[in-house]
Amino acid sequence: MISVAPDIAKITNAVDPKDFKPEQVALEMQDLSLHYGNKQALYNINMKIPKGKVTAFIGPSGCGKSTLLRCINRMNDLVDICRVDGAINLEGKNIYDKDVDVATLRQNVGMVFQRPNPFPKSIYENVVYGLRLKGINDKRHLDEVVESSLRKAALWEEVKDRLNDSAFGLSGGQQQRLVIARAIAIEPKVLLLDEPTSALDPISTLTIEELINELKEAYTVVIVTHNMQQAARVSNYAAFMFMGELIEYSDTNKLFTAPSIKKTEDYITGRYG
Ligand SMILES: Nc1ncnc2c1ncn2[C@@H]1O[C@H](COP(=O)(O)OP(=O)(O)OP(=O)(O)O)[C@@H](O)[C@H]1O
Repeated sequence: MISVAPDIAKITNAVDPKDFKPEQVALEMQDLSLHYGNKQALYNINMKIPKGKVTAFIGPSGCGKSTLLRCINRMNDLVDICRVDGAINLEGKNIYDKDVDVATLRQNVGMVFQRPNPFPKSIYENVVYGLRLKGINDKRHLDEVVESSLRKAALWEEVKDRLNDSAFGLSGGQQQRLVIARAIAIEPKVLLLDEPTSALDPISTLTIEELINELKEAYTVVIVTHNMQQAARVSNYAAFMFMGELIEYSDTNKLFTAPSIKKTEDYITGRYG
């Protein structure tokens, strides 16, 4: 349980999300609603996600965290019964506009899932997968990308002598870092992490959390997590969702130590969820 005792509240200078300047915003959701068939899963979400920070979506099971995350790279397009209303602006362009190429969008908005999903290929080929899809095959360039991506994913030292071995020979935590390396190899603007450590042991979880902290230097990171301690450790901003609505969104320290809304306080003090 996360205490909300005022004596642990740290002084914060973080900007309130409603005061973000346009140049601080990576993406903005405007009146975003989503239905699965007749069932509404998201209700009029309005929020600005800051550039170069980690933003966490938290809330009880079924509140719509993953659905909202999947809207950001249009993964929900794969669900036939899904209908999205409203807009998500990425650098001023609504990603739901008819002329948006979804493959290009997903290059700009990478995603990492709960279970590591390396491809049945070598470590090297996993990292360069997205580049090869783009027709990039220059060996020297690929070698450079492999090294820099694996370094950024804090995996290089562990795998540099076995790049041609199967990715399946890596541990779960290493596989998840490899998947992150694969995602960042194509230099996305935004990285979506859907409960990236829930299948990992505590040590691997810690390594990934440290990595998330470093990734935000170069990327905008949005993470869904069930684990409030994790949200408190890794995120700069946190959004509490409940039954498809965005209840409260503020800098993480404020959300966990001085929430403005009773429902948020009830959740973070473990009264439900
Ligand atoms: N493909 C789908 N088809 C129909 N309903 C769906 C689908 N995916 C999610 N839902 C419903 O939408 C609602 C939100 O689900 P979502 O997975 O986004 O919640 P969540 O907060 O991420 O939950 P959890 O923490 O358990 O993963 C739930 O009622 C869920 O049953």
